[in-house]
Amino acid sequence: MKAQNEVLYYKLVQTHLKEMFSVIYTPTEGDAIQNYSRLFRKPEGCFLNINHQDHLDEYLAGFGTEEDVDYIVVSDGEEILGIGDQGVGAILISVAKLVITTLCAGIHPSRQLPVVLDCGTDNEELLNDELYLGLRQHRVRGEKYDEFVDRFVRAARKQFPKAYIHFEDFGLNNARRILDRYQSQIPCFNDDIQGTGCVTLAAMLAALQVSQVKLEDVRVVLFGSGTAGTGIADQISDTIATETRKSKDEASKQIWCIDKPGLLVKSLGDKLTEGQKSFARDDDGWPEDDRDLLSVIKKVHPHVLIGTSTKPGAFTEDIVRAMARKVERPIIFPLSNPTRLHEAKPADLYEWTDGRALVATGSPFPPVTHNGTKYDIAECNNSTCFPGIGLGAVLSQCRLVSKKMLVAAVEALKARSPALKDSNKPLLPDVEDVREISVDIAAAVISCAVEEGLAQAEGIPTTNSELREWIKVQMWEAEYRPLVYKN
Ligand SMILES: NC(=O)c1ccc[n+]([C@@H]2O[C@H](COP(=O)([O-])OP(=O)(O)OC[C@H]3O[C@@H](n4cnc5c(N)ncnc54)[C@H](O)[C@@H]3O)[C@@H](O)[C@H]2O)c1
Ligand SMILES: O=C(O)C[C@H](O)C(=O)O
Ligand SMILES: [Mn+2]
Repeated sequence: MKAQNEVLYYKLVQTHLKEMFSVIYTPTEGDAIQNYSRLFRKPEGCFLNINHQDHLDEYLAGFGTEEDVDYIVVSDGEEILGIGDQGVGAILISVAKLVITTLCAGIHPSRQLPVVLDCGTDNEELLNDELYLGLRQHRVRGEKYDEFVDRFVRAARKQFPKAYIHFEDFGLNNARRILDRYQSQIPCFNDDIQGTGCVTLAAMLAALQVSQVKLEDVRVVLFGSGTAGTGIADQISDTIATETRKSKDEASKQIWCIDKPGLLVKSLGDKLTEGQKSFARDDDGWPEDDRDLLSVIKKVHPHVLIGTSTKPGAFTEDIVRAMARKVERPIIFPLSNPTRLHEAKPADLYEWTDGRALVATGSPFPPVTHNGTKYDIAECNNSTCFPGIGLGAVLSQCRLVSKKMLVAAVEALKARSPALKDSNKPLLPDVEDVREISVDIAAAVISCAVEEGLAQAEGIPTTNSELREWIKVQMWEAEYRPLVYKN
């Protein structure tokens, strides 16, 4: 339907958003990506090949001229959701994220560009599949890879000077490096680092308000400290530092990061990634036997436990009960997608905590009934915030996306938490309300961009109500336009 009648497709999905969200996005997109080459019918989006680096301008020129593109999503397919290297199938993550920007934030469907950077794949199954559509070679790494990404960014900016670039599902060793390299040069955003950080922080701040734990006291255990995990840790520690006037170093001490080797400690040295380094703890007091998740929980008594590990069932009954013994309202977010990789199931979390847990999950889950009370489960997925942030960036034509703009987005999202009004309600708003929330987020982001001197668009209104109206009239709606306009 999307290929044949775009307006009808968006109208259908918009009208049945809650029912269809999990079909067009997480978790179903994961299956579509894994089977991309076998389900292939028509190409959609822009495929760029690392062996044809000299032709990027030419290829991109096929997608429009300088006024034509507002929003680019690009992936190299190395770390799709929690299902690893999917090679060129990654085009479908770029497509799905863009569908969400249209549905949830009214980005014009013809003014966006999904891109996959085909650098080969290390997925042996794909390499041995004669139907695989991507480059049949192992991933290119090192200088040639960096040059490819750089040439792509430069070519995209040249061809589409106004486009905002959203990076998605790059591998652990590249995601943060690429963001660090470009965030001070162009308007760009890494969804797994920044989008996940924003939505998780908004959910956590709402949960802290419900449980009446102060930011300066909160203790967070993070299980799975990769791209998303360290992105979350960064946002949390930045916020603690700003709000409580602690140093960033002190704030980081309120977060205990765990990964495959257990609790991250300084003696891991070069084995720590750049993103992990500032969270590694002194080895003193942490003998090797005490670095597993259960031991850390028993020692730290965290208020918050977040999972971005791709390890299904990692939050076992023992672990959750140990946590619930020490805090009144355990805040537990199993965030690994797709659904089958979640660190725990919401029903178990309510069961093991006698209904005291404050839960949010990465993929959608049905409501849970515990002791006669029905709980809707908040979906803590970056889809709640990246569309609004992108809308704000596109409309303000910001030169860069600053930390403050992201903080503004978090505040706007948190303010919409249903749990702030009724603690039995979910920590984050429902997907049904996402368009309104995107307007809130975009307004906050645009106001902040203006304040920071980063907005380049003309005519941005100064009052909030006018700003909201200005945003709304620019959002695309799924409706048939007349072929001929008559006066
Ligand atoms: N809900 C959301 O909005 C959202 C956003 C981004 C990522 N995610 C999910 O988070 C997960 C991780 O994504 P990522 O992009 O950070 O991947 P990543 O590969 O960068 O990070 C995963 C980390 O988990 C660690 N890990 C793996 N097995 C582990 C184990 N048994 N014990 C402890 N640590 C372990 C890895 O070493 C790695 O550091 C994925 O399932 C992804 O779908 C969710
Ligand atoms: O794509 C999603 O559903 C969220 C996130 O970006 C992920 O990688 O899991
Ligand atoms: Mn992602």
